[in-house]
Amino acid sequence: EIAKLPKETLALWEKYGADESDDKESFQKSFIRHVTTTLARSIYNIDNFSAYQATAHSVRDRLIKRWNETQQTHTEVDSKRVYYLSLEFLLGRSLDNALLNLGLKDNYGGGIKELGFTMEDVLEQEVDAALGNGGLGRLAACYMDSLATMDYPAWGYGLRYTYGIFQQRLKDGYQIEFPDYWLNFDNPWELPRLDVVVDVQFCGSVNRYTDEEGHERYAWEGGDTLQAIAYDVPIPGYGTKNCINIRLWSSKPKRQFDLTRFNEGQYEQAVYEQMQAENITAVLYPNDNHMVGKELRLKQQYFWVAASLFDIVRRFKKSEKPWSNFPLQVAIQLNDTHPTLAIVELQRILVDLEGIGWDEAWAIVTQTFAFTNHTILPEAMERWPVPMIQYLLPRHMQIIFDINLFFLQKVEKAIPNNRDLLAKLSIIEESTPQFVRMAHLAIVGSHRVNGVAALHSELIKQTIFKDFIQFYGESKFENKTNGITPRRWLHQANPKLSELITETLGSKNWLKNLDLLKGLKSHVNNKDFRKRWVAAKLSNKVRLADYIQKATGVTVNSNALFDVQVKRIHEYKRQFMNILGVIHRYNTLKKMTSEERACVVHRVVIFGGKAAPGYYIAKLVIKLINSVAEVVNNDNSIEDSLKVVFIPDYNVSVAEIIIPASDISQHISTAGTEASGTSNMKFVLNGGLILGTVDGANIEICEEIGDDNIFMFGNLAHQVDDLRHAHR
Ligand SMILES: OC[C@H]1O[C@@H](n2cc(-c3cccc4ccccc34)nn2)[C@H](O)[C@@H](O)[C@@H]1O
Repeated sequence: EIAKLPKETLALWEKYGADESDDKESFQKSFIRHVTTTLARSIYNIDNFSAYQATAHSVRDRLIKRWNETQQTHTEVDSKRVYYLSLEFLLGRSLDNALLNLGLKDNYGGGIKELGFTMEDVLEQEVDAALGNGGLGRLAACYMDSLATMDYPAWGYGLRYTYGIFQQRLKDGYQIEFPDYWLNFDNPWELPRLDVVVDVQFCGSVNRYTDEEGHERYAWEGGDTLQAIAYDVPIPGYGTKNCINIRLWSSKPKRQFDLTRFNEGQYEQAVYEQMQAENITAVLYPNDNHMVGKELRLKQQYFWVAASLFDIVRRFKKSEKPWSNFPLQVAIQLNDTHPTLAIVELQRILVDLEGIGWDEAWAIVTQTFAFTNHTILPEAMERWPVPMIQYLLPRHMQIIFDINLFFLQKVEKAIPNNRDLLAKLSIIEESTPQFVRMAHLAIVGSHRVNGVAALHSELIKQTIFKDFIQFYGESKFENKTNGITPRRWLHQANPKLSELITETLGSKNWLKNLDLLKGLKSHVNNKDFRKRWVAAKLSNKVRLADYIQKATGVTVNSNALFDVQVKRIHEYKRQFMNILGVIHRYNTLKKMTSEERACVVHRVVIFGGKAAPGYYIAKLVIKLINSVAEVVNNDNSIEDSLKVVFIPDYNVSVAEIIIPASDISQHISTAGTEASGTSNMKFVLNGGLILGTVDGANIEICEEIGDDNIFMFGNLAHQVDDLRHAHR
C-alpha cells in the first residue's frame, strides 16, 4: 500500500533530495561513506577491490537518480516504449562506461588518486557481465547504449544467469572450461527488485468452458508454478540525462521449502523442487549460431517471455488505455527466434485472460512484434518438437496450431491449390514427431522482419524465407545493418585516439554522430596529426603486448605488424584457413636467408575466441593454433620474424585491449555465412585494416571507407553457392 504522506513532507524531500554534485569532493565523501557503511571497512583494511566497489556504488547512486527521473518522465508522458527481448546481453564491465557516459571520469580519477588509488587499478577489478556468447549478445548491449544515448524510452528484457559464458583456460594447448563465477561478490550494477515477482506456470492441462457471455474460453490449469524475480540494470546514455533499464529475470520456487514432504522424510523430493526452479536461470547455453534442443532451453525461453510480457502488459494496463492502443504504446523487438513464444503468450493473454476476440487479438499481436534474423546456418534454425511444447505449454501448443491454421487458410485463399507451398510455409513441420519452426512463427506473428547486413537481408529473401516472399511480398522484409557503440569501442577502449579526434574536430559531438568523422579527411596529410595517430596506435600495441606477456608468457615486439583474428571459433569463420596460412608463412621464412628475412615485416599473428564445449573440430583448431605457436615461437632460426599467440578467455574487456592495437584484422568467413559481423566495425573504427571476404558488413564497410583501405578476397556468395552445388 503506497503511503499517503502529508504535503509538509514534500518540503523535506525537496530540501534533502537535491542532486549530489559531481565534483571531486562529493565523490570522495560518497566513496568514504560507501567504504565505511556499504562495505563496512575502513582506511586500515581497504584494497583495490573494495576501492572498486566503493567507486561503483558511488557512481550507481548517480545512475539511480537519473534512472528514476527517466522512468518518471516516461510514465508522465506515457510514451510509446520499445522493448528489446534478448536471451543474451554481453555487457562487459560497467564502471568505465558509466563514468564516461556521465562525464565523471576526470573528477573521479582525480578524486581516487588523492584517496591513494589509480583509476586503472580500480577499473581492472571489475568482472565482466558475460551473459552472452558473441555477436548477438554484444549487439544487444550496443543497442541498449545507443537507445539510451538517443533518448528512446526503451527497456531490455533478459535472464540473469547465475553462470554466464564459461571461462576459457588452456591446458596443453587445449581449451578447458570453468564456470563463470561472476556473482561471487556483490554485483553493484544490478538492483534486486524483490517486490517485482511474476508467477510462471509450466505443464498442467487446458479446460474449455463457456463464460457468462456464452463465449468459449480456455483455462490453463494445474502444473508447476515458479517465480521470476526482477533484477534491474541501469543503462546510462552518453551526453544525456536519460538512463534506461535492462530487466533480468531470476527464477526461484513459488512454494517455499515443502515442509510437509520434508517432515514425511521426503527430504530429497522437497529439495528437488527447489533445485528444479533455481535451475531455470542457472546457466547460459554456451553455443553460438547453433540450436540446442534441450527442454531446459525451452523452459528458459518461456520463463523469460512470460515474465517479460506480464511486466509489459501490467505497465500498459496502468495507462488505462484501450487494448486497441496497445501497438501504439508497445513495440517488441525479437532478437532472433529465442523470444518467439512471446507472440503466442501475448495472444494467450489477450484471448484467454482479457477475453478479446481471436482476430482482434491477432491484429494487436502482429502490429506489436518485429523480428531480427541473425543467421542462415541451418543448424541454428530453432525448431521445437510438438510433444515437448505440448507437455510444457499445453495451451500455447493449441494456440500455435490455431495461428498456423488461420495462416494457411489465408495462404490457400491467396495462392490456391499449392500444397507444396502450404507445406513449406507451415509453422508445423509434418515430420515424426512434428516440429514447430520458430522462424516461421516469428515471421507470421511480426509486421516486420530484418536481416543484419545488406547482403544477409537479400540472402534470407532468396533462401530460408523465399517462400514467405511469395505470399507476403518484399515489403515485410527489410535490412537493418548492425552497428556498434563508439562510446565503448573507441572513446573508452582507445582514449588516446578518441582524444586526438576530439581535439582535431574541436568537439565531442562525433561521439553521438559518427558521420562527423569525415571532418578528419582534411587532416590526413597533416604531419602532427599523423604522428599523434601513429603514437596512439603504438601505445595501444604496447598495452596489448604487456597483456599478451601476462596472459600467455609470450614476448612480442610492439613494432611488428599485429595481425588479429578474434571471434568465436567456428568452421564458417575459417580460423583453420588462417592458421594454414601461418604455417605457410613460417615455412617460407625458414627457407629464407638472414638477409632476406631482414627485409620481411616482422609479424605477430594473434588469435582469440571460445569454442562451444561440445564443438569437437573447433576445439581441435584451438589445439592446432597453440601447437603451431609452440613450434614457431621457439624456432630461433627465423629470428623473431614471426610469432603466433592464442590469447585465452576472449571477452568484452579483452576485446577492448586487442581491437585498438590491430594493424590488420581478419574477417574471412566463407561468403554468405557471416550474417554481418560487428568486430569488423570495431577494428576499422580503431584504424585497423581489414583482410576480409565479400561477406556480411565487410561489403558496406568497403563502400564506406573505399576499397583502397580494405583487402577483400575470395569467391562471392553466389559463386560459393554454385561451387556447393557443383560438388554435390
Ligand atoms: O547480428 C549480430 C551478430 O550475430 C551473430 N550471431 C548469431 C547468433 C545466433 C544465431 C542463431 C541462433 C543462436 C543460438 C544461440 C546463440 C547465438 C545464435 N549468435 N550470434 C552473427 O553470427 C553475426 O554475423 C552478427 O554480426
